[in-house]
Amino acid sequence: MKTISGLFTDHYQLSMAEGYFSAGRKDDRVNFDYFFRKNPFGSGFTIFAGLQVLFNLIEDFQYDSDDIDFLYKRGFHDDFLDFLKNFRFRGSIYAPKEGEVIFPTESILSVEGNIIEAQLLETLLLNTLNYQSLIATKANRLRQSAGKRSVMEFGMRRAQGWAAIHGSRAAVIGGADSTSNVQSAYIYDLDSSGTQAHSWVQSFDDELTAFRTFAQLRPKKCVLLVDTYHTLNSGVPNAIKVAKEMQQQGHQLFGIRLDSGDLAYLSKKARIMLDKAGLPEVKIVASNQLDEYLIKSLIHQGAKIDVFGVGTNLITARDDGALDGVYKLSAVNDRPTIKLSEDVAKVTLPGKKKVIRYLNGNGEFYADGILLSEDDPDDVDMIYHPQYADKKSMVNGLEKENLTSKVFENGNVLTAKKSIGEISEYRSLRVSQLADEYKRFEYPHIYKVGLSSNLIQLRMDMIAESKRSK
Ligand SMILES: Nc1ncnc2c1ncn2[C@@H]1O[C@H](COP(=O)(O)OP(=O)(O)OP(=O)(O)O)[C@@H](O)[C@H]1O
Ligand SMILES: O=P(O)(O)OC[C@H]1O[C@H](OP(=O)(O)OP(=O)(O)O)[C@H](O)[C@@H]1O
Ligand SMILES: O=C(O)c1cccnc1
Repeated sequence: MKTISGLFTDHYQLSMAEGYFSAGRKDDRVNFDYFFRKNPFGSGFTIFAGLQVLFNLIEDFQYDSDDIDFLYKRGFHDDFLDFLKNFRFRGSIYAPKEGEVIFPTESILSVEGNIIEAQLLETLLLNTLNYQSLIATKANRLRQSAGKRSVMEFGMRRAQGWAAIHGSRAAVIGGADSTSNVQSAYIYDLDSSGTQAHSWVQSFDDELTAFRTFAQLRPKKCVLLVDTYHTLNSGVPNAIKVAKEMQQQGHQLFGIRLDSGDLAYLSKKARIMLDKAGLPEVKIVASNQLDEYLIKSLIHQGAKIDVFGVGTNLITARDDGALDGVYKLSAVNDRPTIKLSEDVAKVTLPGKKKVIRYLNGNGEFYADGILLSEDDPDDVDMIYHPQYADKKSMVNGLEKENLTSKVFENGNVLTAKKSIGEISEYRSLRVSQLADEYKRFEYPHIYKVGLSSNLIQLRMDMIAESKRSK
């Protein structure tokens, strides 16, 4: 199913593409880097997500006759439109695996190609990777707070429209166990699950009949919503009655759901009632505007909650509306390029680069190094702070990994397609390789990301050169 076309871009990308075309520059070779400057939510790291979706969307990133007519009416010229008729992105992409732990500043992903294809891809690439990495990072924070307890993603109704389709996928990559979003579950083969709404309970004359009817319909994984009327006086007692009836028919009530009131107090009381009734296996699900801090607090309060349902705060990435990922030109026809800024942190890193991850002997991540692509990692003994070159770290003798590899070439994906379960497992492994200090919510330790001396030198030379030529 085609979901987008080559129109999934900002108008200025097409204007520039036409400009490159009419200037006879369509065969110029360029390199763009994708990176972000700040971890969202005050996190100490970010989870990379969205890559496989990007591959699928690239396949659809073409112009059919309707698209061409539309662009003609917007003032684009015939010769350029003729070129677009046969347009396909055939560049190369270097990237980490989806689910990777990534950090600000590093050139996480690079696009190499002709100037038109690489420019036109920018918006789609940023739109896909920024949002999914943002949501995967948020989900991972929930995962960390919830520990071994489950997290169900409930956000579709509160998402910024269709963002939910990719948001639920990213939530599962980041650590949610399932989603209520059936459309995403269908597209990405996610585990979809759910309980019931208050409307179900209200629609019956009495709560007990509502519960009984639902249990007959869904004897497996049945969760009863117990807070429509009086949680402890009717909801939980009625759920216990139905659980006993289910037992007689050879079934087990999976759980009850609390959706209002004091979730710590109510879950403790409900746990005692269920246990007293001989139903220790019945789980307690809680929802209601939860986030990573509330989950932590509830656990700290001794709440007897087994499953957290999280909607709004996850799918909308509250309190950080966007990952600030950018896409910057770093080479044209093998000539390194730079973007200067008054703000030194915003001066870009010139040239083609690669990212090396250094590990301590025990497999823990130690630091990441951004090297020029021609740097031999074995010759790099020291990496330098991107802004304060006197801050440096010795990396010689450390175990190292290439964080990125070529994943796309000439219209083809080079890596085997991974299931979301596999991506999520990889995320879990990589997060486990990061020391706890980087995972704190409050003032997490800042992970070292450094530059090779050759890269520092190139950047200094280019800054000096630009001052001379002013
Ligand atoms: N023990 C607790 N500690 C901290 N926060 C809690 C606790 N129990 C519930 N909360 C949170 O407090 C907020 C209470 O929400 P709200 O004021 O809307 O009341 P409510 O219980 O949902 O009432 P209703 O849905 O009936 O209007 C929710 O975000 C909920 O998750
Ligand atoms: O609170 P969130 O984290 O966003 O989680 C999703 C919320 O959506 C549902 O409420 P809603 O009032 O929409 O319907 P329902 O309770 O009647 O199902 C559900 O009961 C949760 O409270
Ligand atoms: O299944 C649920 O309980 C559910 C689904 C979506 C939103 N809130 C709750």
